[in-house]
Amino acid sequence: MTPSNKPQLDLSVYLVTDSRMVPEAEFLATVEAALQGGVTLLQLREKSLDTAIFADRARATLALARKYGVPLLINDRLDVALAVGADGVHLGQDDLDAHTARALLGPNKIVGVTVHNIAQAVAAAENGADYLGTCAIFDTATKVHPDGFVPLGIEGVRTLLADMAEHPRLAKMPIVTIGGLNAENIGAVMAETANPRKQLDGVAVVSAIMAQPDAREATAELVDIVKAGKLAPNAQYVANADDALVQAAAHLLAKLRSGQTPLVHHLTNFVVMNDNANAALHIGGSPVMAHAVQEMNDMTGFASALVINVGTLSEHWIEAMLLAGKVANERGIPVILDPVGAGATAYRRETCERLLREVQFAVIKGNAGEIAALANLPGLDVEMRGVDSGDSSPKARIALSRALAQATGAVVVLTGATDFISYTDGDEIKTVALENGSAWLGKLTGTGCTTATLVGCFAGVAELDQRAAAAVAGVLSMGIAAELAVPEAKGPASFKVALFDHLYTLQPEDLVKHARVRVVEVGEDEE
Ligand SMILES: Cc1ncc(COP(=O)(O)OP(=O)(O)O)c(N)n1
Ligand SMILES: Cc1ncsc1CCOP(=O)(O)O
Repeated sequence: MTPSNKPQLDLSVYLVTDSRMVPEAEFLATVEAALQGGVTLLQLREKSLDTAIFADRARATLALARKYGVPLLINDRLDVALAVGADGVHLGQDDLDAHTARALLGPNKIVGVTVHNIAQAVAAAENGADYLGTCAIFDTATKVHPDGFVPLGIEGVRTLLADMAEHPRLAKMPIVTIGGLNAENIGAVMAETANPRKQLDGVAVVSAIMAQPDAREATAELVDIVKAGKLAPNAQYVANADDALVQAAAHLLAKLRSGQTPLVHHLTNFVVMNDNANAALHIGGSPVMAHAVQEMNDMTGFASALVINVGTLSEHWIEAMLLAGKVANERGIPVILDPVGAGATAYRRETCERLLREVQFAVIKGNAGEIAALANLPGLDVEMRGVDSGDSSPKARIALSRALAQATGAVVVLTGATDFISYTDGDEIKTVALENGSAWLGKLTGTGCTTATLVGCFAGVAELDQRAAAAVAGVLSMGIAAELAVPEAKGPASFKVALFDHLYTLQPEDLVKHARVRVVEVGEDEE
């Protein structure tokens, strides 16, 4: 047998049976009605049947499941699953361990595991689980839990999904929740537990089907709600796939992929030089790292974009930065500023002040602290209405990026869990929020600097009026490559390898497909 013989797993509407809810003679008819209504997975759960009767019921249920092409799993009892040739088992934390079940069932059967927390989820994945079921989300009369058991609630499932999205082994692991679910609450459960990167793959129910007068109709209703719920969390972003900025960003990536290889001159810090050079190469640029004042005129003159990063300053470098910036300005070459640690020392502050005074930047990219430090520089005249200093709320960060964009005329990229990009469009300042990325980026040094490099590469092939799109393209490329890398990573080192591989293979359609970009309405309260 090959692994392709494994049944397809669709957790959308997962019926867990309970023969106590229907007269014995109606059990199979109820299950069949549910199958006709569109149940996508079936679990035979019998807590009090003798083994022989259990096995008979499993055989009869399996025949029905086969008729409708839906896999049948057996709750707890690996022996029964093996005896009747069912499609797999669902195991709780007190049952046979998933590793042994997998060893006995082989690779082509399905193993599901109930988990209460992220640690159990990791263990289940390592032991060969195909999907996870959470412990009860809500109280239910169907299952008696041990004293002291507290249902996960919406918050608990939301946290689990958020943690899974960040875990290499779990980012793509299917997951379903169970307990007290019905047509009234599953829409909200699906929507309120989801994050942009991970949502429930479906719901598991007992009484919402088994205890209904018409199991077929009840199932069909659940199927419709789950289908709609599976689309909903990303709907706002799907609409954005048509967004002009995302399309323009994809167009810029297409230019890089078509062999336009912009030379991107970097004056950047020692820590990131090699990584930034590789990132530029992988996305389709041609990196050059040159710092000597004597060659600034020539080097910047050849370049399609200039990246200035103040991470490891020295007197000669500052002189070179100012010279390169001026040469770039004279020749219409876009200049990207990465004001690393801008507020940390007086030296950095003064350098940034000089750079902003003497060079016109196309894009300024920094975290909230760095952008705030620039906004507070004398002479910039940044006007911040309604925002207190030290306020790190999304509202404050939006205001900060907009104010610096207004004061400098640059596209301002303010990075964070959500990245905000503000830019002038004629007279108006516009802001977009980008929600791609991964917390794993924070486990490597210099990923922010690498984003500036990517922006530089895109700016190198962008027209004058496409600089916001270049910034969006750089930030999206980094965020999406990171998301694609997470499932392949075992730790920070393999994450880095996968990240660079994905920067190398990223295609314009990946940007459109995965982009989570939305327009921020002015005055929008992000909290
Ligand atoms: C899909 C699904 N999720 C969770 C459970 C609960 O399993 P478990 O914790 O083993 O409890 P019992 O079902 O054995 O009472 C499940 N059965 N199915
Ligand atoms: C098996 C199980 N595990 C956790 S809750 C539960 C029963 C869910 O039943 P219902 O869908 O009727 O609330």
